[in-house]
Amino acid sequence: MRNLEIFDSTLRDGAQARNISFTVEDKLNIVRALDALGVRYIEAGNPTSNPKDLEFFTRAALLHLQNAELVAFGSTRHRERTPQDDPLLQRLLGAGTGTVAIFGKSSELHAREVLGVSLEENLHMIEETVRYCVQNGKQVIFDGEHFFDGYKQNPDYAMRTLQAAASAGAMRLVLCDTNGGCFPDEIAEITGKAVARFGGMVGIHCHDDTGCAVAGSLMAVGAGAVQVQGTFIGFGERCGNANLSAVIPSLQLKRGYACIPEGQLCELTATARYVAEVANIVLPAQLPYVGASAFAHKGGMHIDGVTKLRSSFEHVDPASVGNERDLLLSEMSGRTSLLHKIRAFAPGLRKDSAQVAQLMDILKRLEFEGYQFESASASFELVVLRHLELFSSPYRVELFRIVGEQADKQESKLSSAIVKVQVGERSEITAAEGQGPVNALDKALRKALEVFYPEIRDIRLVDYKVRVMEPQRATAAKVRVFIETTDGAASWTTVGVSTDIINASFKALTDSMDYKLYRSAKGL
Ligand SMILES: CC(=O)SCCNC(=O)CCNC(=O)[C@H](O)C(C)(C)COP(=O)(O)OP(=O)(O)OC[C@H]1O[C@@H](n2cnc3c(N)ncnc32)[C@H](O)[C@@H]1OP(=O)(O)O
Ligand SMILES: CC(=O)C(=O)O
Repeated sequence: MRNLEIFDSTLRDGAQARNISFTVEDKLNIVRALDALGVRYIEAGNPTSNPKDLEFFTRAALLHLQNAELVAFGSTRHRERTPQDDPLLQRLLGAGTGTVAIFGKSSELHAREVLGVSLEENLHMIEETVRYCVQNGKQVIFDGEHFFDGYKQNPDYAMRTLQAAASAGAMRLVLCDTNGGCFPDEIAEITGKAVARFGGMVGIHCHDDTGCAVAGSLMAVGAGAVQVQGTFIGFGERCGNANLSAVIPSLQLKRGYACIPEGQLCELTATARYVAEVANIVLPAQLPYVGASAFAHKGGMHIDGVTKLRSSFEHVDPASVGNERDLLLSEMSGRTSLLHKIRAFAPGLRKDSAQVAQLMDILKRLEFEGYQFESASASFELVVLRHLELFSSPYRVELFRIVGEQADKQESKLSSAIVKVQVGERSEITAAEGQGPVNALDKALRKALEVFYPEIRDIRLVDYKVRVMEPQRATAAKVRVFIETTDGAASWTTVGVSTDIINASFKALTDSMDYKLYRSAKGL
């Protein structure tokens, strides 16, 4: 396997993404996670930018990293200063990392129009800054900002900017597609030119403005780049950076590059989920390799195929990246999907049995009515168990009634609910108040059921979601309610559908109680 350097900039370029703001503690946690995964370089911030990043580097110096090296990021010296009297550069060196990333302009246009310097002065800025850092004991990674656009305008000048950094002692020359507008074939061709001139010093840094950042990075590696820069789950300035959680497995599993230690690849998904959690974002389900849907199969024919032969619908083994297969049940399912889902609690059924065909019909009808069982597996299980007569609700709700909200009383906002439950010959009528009608109904139902089933006391609602379907029908639209419940040991989700939100909630609530009773009858 050939070695390839992975350079993660989640904490620097990633922090330039909209709605991302890391605390020092967040940064330390992400550094620990990326180090454990085996990333080579972690560009952890810009100490010239803000006191938080400065504090981070002070605290990060105490970390005992096993695999990664921290990198501080900053620019070439200001045009009117020498490196020695440039306060930003002094702060960069003061961050105490062994390696610094220096970005400088590789584009004639940018040198002239953005920096406002002559082309020669820009080369001096690059060379003097890199040399100064090297003389101060730093290993320097030079980021040629706008290299590809600059190369397209003036190839000779773009190459001279790299030469200036190389002559001054930079150890890597990173070609940046800063605006993210280059296509992968252009990246491959231009990277090849830089590699022909500078050999194994070349790295790649792609942005995703055309949705090609990962593709561009892979092409650059094919053309000889030895370092790939990106962010771990792809967020970064504007549309983001090359997503390393896709780059790493692609190169490691399909091209034979050692990006992280081999035994660590199975930690990829857990690391991506952890980074998302610390960054306070929802990990997009459709992210390649690590997303919740990366190996989720929905089409009935796909499910049939993948359960016969993994490679028929999976390009790699989900376990190789620490993810897992998920088979989704819907109106697009076939009998194979259904059998797979129910085999744990309804074994013994075969693909050709009549009950399976009946269940398929029930499932498709319910989905047509608006039910969705993909994320409400407890309700789905109850549908199956009831149809197979393996479970029936031991109680009956004779009536429930919500007593109006007190719209004018801001302080209480209370609703009341009355519920009458019948168990065998006995019935129980209870009332309860709550913060809104669903809360009141939940409390009243529980109070009634607890008289007969004390285990109901163990459960509590942890999430309640409403989705309005057919919104064009305004108040006549159907609503789908999801309720997540826990008893401390397990949690489950149920669903209810109706044109009336109270009714939909009631169905989801009673399913939630039924599922608890089913679990306790089974000793779970
Ligand atoms: C492609 C990239 O992602 S590069 C990194 C981008 N990231 C960031 O900008 C986040 C961190 N930045 C910051 O915190 C601030 O911009 C600071 C503290 C670095 C500088 O702040 P200020 O001094 O107020 O300058 P401001 O941000 O308004 O403008 C940038 C200055 O840097 C200069 N500059 C931009 N690129 C470079 C470069 N490669 N080398 C030297 N100077 C540069 C500009 O010419 C401008 O200087 P001027 O005001 O004398 O014309
Ligand atoms: C350095 C950098 O982040 C860029 O050019 O995009």
